[in-house]
Order: sequence, then structure tokens, then C-alpha cells
Amino acid sequence: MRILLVGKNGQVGWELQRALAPLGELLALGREETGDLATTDRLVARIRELAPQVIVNAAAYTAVDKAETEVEQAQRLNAELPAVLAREAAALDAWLVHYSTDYVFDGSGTQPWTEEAPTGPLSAYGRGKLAGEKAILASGVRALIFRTSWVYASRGHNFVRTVLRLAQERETLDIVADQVGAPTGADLLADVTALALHQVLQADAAGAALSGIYHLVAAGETSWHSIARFVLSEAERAGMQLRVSADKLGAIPSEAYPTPAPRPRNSRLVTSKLEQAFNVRMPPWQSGIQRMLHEILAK
Ligand SMILES: NC(=O)C1=CN([C@@H]2O[C@H](COP(=O)(O)OP(=O)(O)OC[C@H]3O[C@@H](n4cnc5c(N)ncnc54)[C@H](OP(=O)(O)O)[C@@H]3O)[C@@H](O)[C@H]2O)C=CC1
Ligand SMILES: Cc1cn([C@H]2C[C@H](O)[C@@H](COP(=O)(O)OP(=O)(O)O[C@H]3O[C@@H](C)C(=O)[C@@H](O)[C@H]3O)O2)c(=O)[nH]c1=O
Ligand SMILES: [Mg+2]
Repeated sequence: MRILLVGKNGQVGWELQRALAPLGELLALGREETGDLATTDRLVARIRELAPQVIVNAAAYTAVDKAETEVEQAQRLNAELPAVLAREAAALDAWLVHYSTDYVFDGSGTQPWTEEAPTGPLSAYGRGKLAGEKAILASGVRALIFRTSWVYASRGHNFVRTVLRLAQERETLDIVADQVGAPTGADLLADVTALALHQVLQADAAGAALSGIYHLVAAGETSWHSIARFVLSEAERAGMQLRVSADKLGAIPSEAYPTPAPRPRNSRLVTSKLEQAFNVRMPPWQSGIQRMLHEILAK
């Protein structure tokens, strides 16, 4: 089994290097090897040369606000790259594993979104990611598309690390409390990806029936404000010196924190399709955050 991982140095890519290694011969590529993936010639040549049975795409344009002005670059990474990977994987009769986002939804209502629920992205990032999903589905390739949300890891750019830094630097800190969803660890994402991939590969031809979109997020729901409060109280308990303590953290509505890209209010995702298809259970979001904090605070 030969697996080609693209985007090996991102939050998810890094964890995939660990989680996919036992499944076969893992070839992991980062920007050093592929160059800027706005142009895919080099990557395509590598894919054709290596002829993997699985391509895993962890590369994406994830700067949500910047995507509003760098629309072209974001579109290339989030829509065109997946289309090219789908075409190449289909030609090799390989599986494609890809990640998408809660930001494909408009965030209306309070009901959790199923995989079939109507999409309606509010941002250029969300529109690009949705176009990526659609290109993969239209190609006919066998694919696992995992829609996840609010990804964090002990390395890389993420909300948890930003909050810890701001609470050390600032006198006050206000965080939006009316956007609801679930923070999901890159480690959990990578581990569930490996479990699911193992099952579709073991199933041989029958595995094709498992091809499709799956929501993959930690269990429970919370707001960005509640996550931040949880993070700060855990950090304080561990003896970290903060200028903004957990009980001083401000809770604000989205209107009080204007950003170039609007974020969905309702990012709740139903995970039962994934849990039933692959016989897994999503752990509560708190456990992953606690574990990540232990890792960070030990340093
Ligand atoms: N982060 C999140 O909160 C969420 C992420 N997702 C999705 O999960 C997937 C993984 O995200 P995550 O690991 O957090 O993302 P990161 O931003 O941590 O990593 C993205 C990776 O893509 C690479 N990359 C970006 N632009 C280029 C480029 N022009 N050329 C070459 N490589 C490039 C980066 O390389 P380099 O390090 O060299 O820049 C990096 O390794 C993505 O599909 C994302 O849309 C879904 C929901 C939430
Ligand atoms: C830093 C900060 C953020 N916020 C708000 C803004 C936003 O609504 C929320 C989270 O901010 P961020 O900019 O970290 O989040 P954002 O970059 O929008 O995170 C998203 O990234 C992409 C890649 C995804 O796919 C999504 O699932 C989601 O994880 O917190 C505050 O209210 N106060 C603050 O001081
Ligand atoms: Mg961000």
C-alpha cells in the first residue's frame, strides 16, 4: 500500500504523518517538495511517477479573513487543487482523502447540520472549500471527505494558542459567545482518518460504498468564548501567569467583533453517519483540549 500525503506540515498534515505511517508506505510532501500549490505541475508529475493507491490532501488556504482579498490564491488551493487531485486519483483508481469545513454552511438556526443539509457559505474560504468538495464528488473518484471544525493542535496557527498568547499580552480580552460548534483536535482527525481509511481499504471493492462526505468533529457543543474560558482556567490551574484571568474574559456578540469574513453562528455538525459507517465514537471536545494544554504547558 502506497500512500501519498500532501501538506505534511500543517496541523492535520503533521498528525497524519504519525497516524498513516502504520497503514503502508507513506510518502509525505510539503511545500519544499511541491512548491507553491497554486501551480500543480510538479505535484502532478510526482503523483504519476509514484502511482499511490491513496492520496491524502491536508494542504489548504486556511486564513479565513485574508481569503476575502486573496480570493484567487484561496480558490486555487481550496477548489482547484482538490479538483486536480481527484482527477489524478481517479486515473490511478486510487482513493482520495480530503478535508472540508463547517464554513460551507450559512450558520442559520440551531439544529446540527447533516451531510445532506443545504450549504450556503458566508465567506470566500467557505465558497472555495465547497467548490473543492463538489469537484471531488463530480470526478467520480472514490473519496473520503471529512468536514470538520475549529481545528487545533499544539503546533501551528489556531484559536487555542492565540487565546493563550493574548491573555498573556493584553489587559482585557473579549471573545464572541454566539457562534456555536465543536473544537476538534488535529490528532483526533488524523486517528479517525486512519481508522476509516483502513476499513475502506480492507473492504476492497465493497469499500466504494463508503465513499462520500462525513462530518468529523469532537462531541458536544460550545462557543468560542466558552472554549477560551475553559482554556484560561485550565492554564491558570497549571500555574500559568495570565493578565486576563478566565473569570475576567468578556463575552461579546459577533457584531462587536467585525471581521472581513463573516463566520457561521451555528456550526453544529451531526457525526452519526461517520460513527455508524466506521464504528467509532467521538470523544467530548474537552478531553482533547485538556490533553493539548498539558502538552503546551509542559514546554
Ligand atoms: N484549521 C481549521 O480550523 C480547520 C481546517 N479545516 C480543513 O482541514 C484541512 C487541514 O487544515 P489545517 O491543518 O488546520 O491547515 P494548516 O493551515 O495548518 O495547514 C495547511 C497546509 O497547507 C499548506 N499550504 C497552504 N498554502 C500552500 C501553498 N500555496 N502551497 C503549498 N502548500 C500550501 C501549508 O504549508 P506551509 O506550512 O508551508 O504554509 C500547510 O502545511 C484543510 O483542508 C482545512 O480547510 C477544516 C475545518 C477547520
Ligand atoms: C482573536 C479573537 C477572535 N475572536 C473570534 C473571531 C471568530 O469568530 C472566532 C474564532 O477566531 P479565529 O480567527 O481563530 O477562527 P477562524 O480562523 O474563523 O477559524 C476557522 O478556521 C477555518 C480554517 C475553519 O475551517 C473553521 O472551522 C474555523 O476553525 O473568535 C474574538 O471574538 N476575539 C478575539 O480576540
Ligand atoms: Mg484563523
